[in-house]
Amino acid sequence: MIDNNQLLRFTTAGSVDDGKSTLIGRLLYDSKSIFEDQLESIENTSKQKGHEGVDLALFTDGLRDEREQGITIDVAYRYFTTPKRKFIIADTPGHIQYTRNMVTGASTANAAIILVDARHGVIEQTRRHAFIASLLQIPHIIVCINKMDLVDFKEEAYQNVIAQFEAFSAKLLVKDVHFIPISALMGDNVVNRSENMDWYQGAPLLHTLETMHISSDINKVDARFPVQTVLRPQREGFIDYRGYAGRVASGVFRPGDEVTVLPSGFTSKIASIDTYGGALEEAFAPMSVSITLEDDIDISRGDMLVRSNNKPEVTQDVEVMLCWLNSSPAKDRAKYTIRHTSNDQKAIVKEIIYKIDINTLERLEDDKTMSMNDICKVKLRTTKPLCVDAYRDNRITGSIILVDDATNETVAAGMIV
Ligand SMILES: Nc1nc2c(ncn2[C@@H]2O[C@H](COP(=O)(O)OP(=O)(O)OP(=O)(O)O)[C@@H](O)[C@H]2O)c(=O)[nH]1
Repeated sequence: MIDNNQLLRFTTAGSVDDGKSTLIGRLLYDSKSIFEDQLESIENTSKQKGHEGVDLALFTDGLRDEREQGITIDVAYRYFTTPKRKFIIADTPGHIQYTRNMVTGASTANAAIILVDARHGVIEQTRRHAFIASLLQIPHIIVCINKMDLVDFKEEAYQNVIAQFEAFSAKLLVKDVHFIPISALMGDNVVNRSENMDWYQGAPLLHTLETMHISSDINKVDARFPVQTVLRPQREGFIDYRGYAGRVASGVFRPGDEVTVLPSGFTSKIASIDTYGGALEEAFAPMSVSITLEDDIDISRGDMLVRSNNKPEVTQDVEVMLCWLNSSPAKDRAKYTIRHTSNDQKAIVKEIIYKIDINTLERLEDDKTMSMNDICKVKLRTTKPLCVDAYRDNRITGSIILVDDATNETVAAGMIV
């Protein structure tokens, strides 16, 4: 099993041309995570394009070309390793669907890197990204003030960004914020310490990522097992087998535990926890297992097994902070498919309680519209009950997405309040 303290997932956010691709390229290049043949081909392309050195953005752009051929994937994942840690970068393009990409890429991230152009300072997108990071409860935020070479490596530009950012983030729930002045293009403070900014006493970006304390985000307390499918193998020796297969969302399950099946409310005891590799004495997130019970109960996909003394809320009315991700605005009282763990139901947006003004964080209570990139608190009503926790307690059982049945597009992602 992967040691979670060794693995750090992070996402990069910034507006177009703030230098995300260059930064990721610089990280991979200076930490020597690039393969020889890859490097050679990038050097050649850079030369053809008339670049003096290597064009670092090509590292990630190559990846994006691959990705853009596939239609459904918005986020490309990049892996790299240093002697201290393994990293997974969720790389998201900075075009107009930035909210969507950040929500998709960041939901499992330990850290978010928010890029700010030193010349422009904190802009609306910076605030939006910080807000989404706080909404998604990403534990660490690293604000990289990039292109310091274009402001003569002056401390003033750096201090201005800190002041602007803190004026805003004081109103958010962000626990840990780092500010690093960098030049992704020249390599200052990315992997190697800058020689142009001796006024900066902090660590370069890579060192910050390597030493950041990340306790695992997995909720070990609330046992939740969304059933994906019922296994009834018709093979010799398995005739009476009836297992509920799925992935543990949180908590721990052991044979002998009393469990309640939701939403029906029937209780039973766990008879066994099975995997391809044999039976287990315990299962925890994110293991995929098959659970058998001592009693015959009618259970199907979308039901949830929980410990009887610790239950989620079973409800058809959920309040969520909803990020609207689609280019067509929310339709009044339209029906969407709501996806919550393995449970797909129908839902309507019953009420838009307020919209957040990203610049001031004010609640706009009179604005009852929801368009792309809007973040609103809404009430949803589902056709059948969901078993929900607050996102604050459980990132898996606390989140939902809405899908438009006509286009099959994900139109919104929500965090249950
Ligand atoms: N002078 C200077 N230019 C930089 C720096 N970082 C990036 N750039 C330039 O800024 C431009 C945009 O950089 P990219 O890395 O492509 O920007 P991006 O944010 O990835 O843009 P997306 O394509 O939206 O992801 C390129 O011309 C880079 O060479 C820097 O530190 N200093």
